[in-house]
Amino acid sequence: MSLTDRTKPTDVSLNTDLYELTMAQGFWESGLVDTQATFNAFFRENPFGGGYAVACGMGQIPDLVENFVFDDEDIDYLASIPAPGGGSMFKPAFLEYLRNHHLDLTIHAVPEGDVVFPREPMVRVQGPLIDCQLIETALLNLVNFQTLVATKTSRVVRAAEGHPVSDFGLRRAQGPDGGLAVARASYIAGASSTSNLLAGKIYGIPVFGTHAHSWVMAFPTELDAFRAFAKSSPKNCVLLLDTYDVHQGIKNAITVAKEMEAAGERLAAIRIDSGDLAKLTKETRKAFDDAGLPYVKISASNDLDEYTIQSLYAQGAPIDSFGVGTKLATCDPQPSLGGVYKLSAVRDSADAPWNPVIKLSEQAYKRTIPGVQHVLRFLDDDHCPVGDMILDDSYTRGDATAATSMEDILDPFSSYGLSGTPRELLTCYVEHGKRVGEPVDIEESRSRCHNALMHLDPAITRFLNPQAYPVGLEQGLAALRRDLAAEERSGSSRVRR
Ligand SMILES: Nc1ncnc2c1ncn2[C@@H]1O[C@H](COP(=O)(O)OP(=O)(O)OP(=O)(O)O)[C@@H](O)[C@H]1O
Ligand SMILES: O=P(O)(O)OC[C@H]1O[C@H](OP(=O)(O)OP(=O)(O)O)[C@H](O)[C@@H]1O
Ligand SMILES: O=C(O)c1cccnc1
Repeated sequence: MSLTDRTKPTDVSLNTDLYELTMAQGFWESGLVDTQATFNAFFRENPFGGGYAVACGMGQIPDLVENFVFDDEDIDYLASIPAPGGGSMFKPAFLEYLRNHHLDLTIHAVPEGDVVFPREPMVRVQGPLIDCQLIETALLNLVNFQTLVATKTSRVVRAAEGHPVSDFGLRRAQGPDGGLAVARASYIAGASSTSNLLAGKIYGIPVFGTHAHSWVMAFPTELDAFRAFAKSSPKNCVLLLDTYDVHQGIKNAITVAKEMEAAGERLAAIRIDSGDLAKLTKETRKAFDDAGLPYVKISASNDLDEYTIQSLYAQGAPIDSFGVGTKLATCDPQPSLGGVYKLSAVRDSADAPWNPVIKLSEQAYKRTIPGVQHVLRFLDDDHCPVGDMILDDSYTRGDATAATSMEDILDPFSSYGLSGTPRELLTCYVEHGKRVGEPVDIEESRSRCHNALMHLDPAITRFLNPQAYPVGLEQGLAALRRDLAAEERSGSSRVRR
C-alpha cells in the first residue's frame, strides 16, 4: 500500500476511522487490555457477477502492521480532538497507553494472487482485542480495493486472450493512492505494464506508453507529428492514428514506417482510440500488411473492458494489445468489494481457550461464522480446486489437514460428493507484530495468480452465469454455528469451552 511506501509510518495509524480509536479507548477502560480476539476479513458476494475473486493487498499487510504506531505528533492531534458534548474525545492516560504502542498481531491470509470465494476468510487477524480493532479500517482499505482491482483485471486479461493489457487508469483512479493500488493489483492479476511511473519505481512494474492526441495537434500536420515522434522515440514508437481521420492516419503512419525502415528502425505499433475498433483495426491491419509492414502491431484503447474486448475478438479484430484505463481503475461497474471484518472468537488472555462468537442478522446470509477459522482447499489430481471447507481450529487441534475430507462439508454444497487432496489455504504473514519471511515479491504474487486462474474450472471463470464454486462449513463448525445462533436468539449465555 502506497501510504506505507511513501509516507512516514505514523500516517498509517491515523489512516483509520475515529470509531476504531474510540472503541480501543473503551476496551482499555473496560479492563479488556488482555482480552484476545480473532477477526476475519471476508466478502459475501463475488464482484462483477463473476464466480471468483483474486486475493490482493495481502503482501502489504506486514508493512501496515510494522508501521502502525502512534508517535508524539499523532498523540498531540488525538489529544486536541474535542468531544461533541464537551471536553476531549480521548483521555490522557489512554493516549499514554497508545503512545508508541505496537500491534502484537498474528495474521494469516489467503496467499496474494490466489483465488478466494465468498464467506471464507481472506485475512484472519488474531491478538489483543484492542490491536485487532485498531487495524480494521486500514486492513480493509488495503485488501478490499486491491482484491476488487485484481479481480477486474483478471477478467480483462482473460478477454484479451494472452495479448498484453496495459493499465492506463491513473488519470481516472481514485486519487494518487488509488492509482498506485490499481497499478500494483492489476500487475499481479496479469496486466503486462502500467503507464504509472511512480508504480514502476516503487513496485518495479514494467512501464509502457504511447503519445496523446495533443502531440499530433501540437504540430502543423499529422505527418510532421509522426515524423517528429519517430525521430524522438525510434525504439518505442507507437503512433496514435485517430486525432483527425484514421484513414489519413494510416497513410501517414505507413509513410513514417517506411522512412523508419530506411533509417534502420522499426515502427513498433499504432494505436486507435476511437470509432469502430473492429472495423478500423481490420482496415489498418490490411493496409500495413499490403504495405509490407506486417510487424507493425495494433494497439486499441477507448473505454475498454472485458466485454468490449471479448466482443472485439468475436468480430475478428486483429488487435495485438490493449490500453485499459477508466473501467479498470474504477472497477466499473462495481466500485466496491464490500469486504467486512467480523469478530469470530474471543478469549480472556493469550493462554485461555477461545470462545467462538456469532453475529446474528435478520438476513440469514449475513449471520457470521464463529470460531478460529481455517480454510482447506481440496485439489483434484490435476491440482485443480474442487471445493473449499471452512473449519474451526478446535476440531483439528491445530492440524487443519488431519482427518478431514470433502464429505465433512455439511452445507450447502455437500451433494456434489467431491473428493480431493486438502491444502491449508491461509498462510502466516505476520506473527506477533513481525513480518514472517521476506517481503512479498510482486512477481511471485503475479505467477501465483496466473497459476490459480489457470487451474480454475472455466465454468467458474466465465463471465456469463458462472457456476458457484463449492464452499462449505465442516460439520462440527456448522453445528457450532447453529448452536450459537440458537443460544444468542434465546438470550442464554455464550458457550464456554
Ligand atoms: N466494434 C466495436 N464493438 C463493440 N464496441 C466497440 C467497438 N468499437 C468501439 N467500441 C466501444 O464503443 C464505445 C464507444 O465508442 P465510440 O465510437 O462512441 O467512441 P468515440 O466517440 O468514437 O470515442 P471518443 O469519445 O473517445 O472520441 C467505446 O467503449 C469503445 O471501446
Ligand atoms: O479510455 P480509457 O480506458 O480510460 O483509457 C485511457 C484513455 O486516456 C486517454 O484519453 P483520454 O480519455 O484522456 O481522452 P480521450 O478519451 O479524449 O482520448 C487515452 O487516449 C485513452 O483513451
Ligand atoms: O501511453 C498512453 O498511450 C496512455 C497513457 C495513459 C492514458 N492514456 C494513454
